Amino acid sequence: MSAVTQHRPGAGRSAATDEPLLVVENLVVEYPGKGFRAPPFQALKGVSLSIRAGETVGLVGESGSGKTTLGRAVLGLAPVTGGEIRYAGDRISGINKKQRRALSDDLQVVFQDPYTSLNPAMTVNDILTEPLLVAGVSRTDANKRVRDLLDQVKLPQDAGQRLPREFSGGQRQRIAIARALSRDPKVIVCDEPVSALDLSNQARVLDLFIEIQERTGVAYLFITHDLSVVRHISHRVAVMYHGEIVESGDAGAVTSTPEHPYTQRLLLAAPVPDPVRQLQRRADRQRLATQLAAQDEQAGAGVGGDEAHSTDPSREA
Ligand SMILES: Nc1ncnc2c1ncn2[C@@H]1O[C@H](COP(=O)(O)OP(=O)(O)OP(=O)(O)O)[C@@H](O)[C@H]1O
Repeated sequence: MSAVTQHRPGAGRSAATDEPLLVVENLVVEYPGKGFRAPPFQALKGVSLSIRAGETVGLVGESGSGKTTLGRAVLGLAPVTGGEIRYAGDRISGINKKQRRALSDDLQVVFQDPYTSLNPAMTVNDILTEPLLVAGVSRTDANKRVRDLLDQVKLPQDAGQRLPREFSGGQRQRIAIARALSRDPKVIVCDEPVSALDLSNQARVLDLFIEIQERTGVAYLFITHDLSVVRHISHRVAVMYHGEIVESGDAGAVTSTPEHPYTQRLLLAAPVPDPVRQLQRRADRQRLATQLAAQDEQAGAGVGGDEAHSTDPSREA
């Protein structure tokens, strides 16, 4: 699929400062093993990345590579057993519930499925005013803020009186974005936020994310399995494979001339109209899959594991 194929023009560098706002360092997340006495399963095996204010870092990888786990760890929802996460210089992994609540204005999330992420029994007005009222904003100011939020996500003012089911998928995702924006977050974890949308809605919602970032300076950790989406929205890209980041760097470079065979294989997975080229790409994918399997075997045997996953440091985030 390819709703969007162009690299983000200018990469929004003007908005991004050099100081990292969010830092993930050597992060390890382990889930309990399945079955009696099974060892824990490491979903993240020492992941490091950083995001600056106003920047979008795309996190790409196939299903099960650990993308959502990393997003959940940033939000305090995954069991971190090693490494740490820092926000604005402070460690935020392992903090207590009260400290986490204090962070909820700054760190927000938009999920994949706009059909289940919104309370079906609440009107859009109620969905958007709730976090404001909980934060102690007066009813008058909250109502004013909701009008502003509807404008920001390009929904009509009368949307406020309606229920989520009265909207299309793309419109519902706009409501979810408005809710995430309500307390002026500094970082939004976007977990596959356009995957459930058709191609034209994908492009519109991605452009909305970009517009909002250019206006507010919010940073995104943008999780997707789709390289064309990540190329459109990201300044930098990190590629996840089996719980590790195997390649990272400038979005244009990583998505046009990837170095790691896994990224090369992801790039070749996008269909092309020419059947001859499509066949060639299939053959190339098979060759890369064999190469990856050999690397995995070598890494599993403890021989050259680091080398197998090396990335040109000049491209590093
Ligand atoms: N709560 C959990 N308990 C046990 N294992 C889990 C849990 N959540 C995720 N996993 C496992 O951790 C690995 C990474 O899952 P994760 O959802 O982070 O991957 P992903 O790259 O986001 O995949 P997808 O694109 O399908 O959502 C998978 O093998 C998954 O089965």
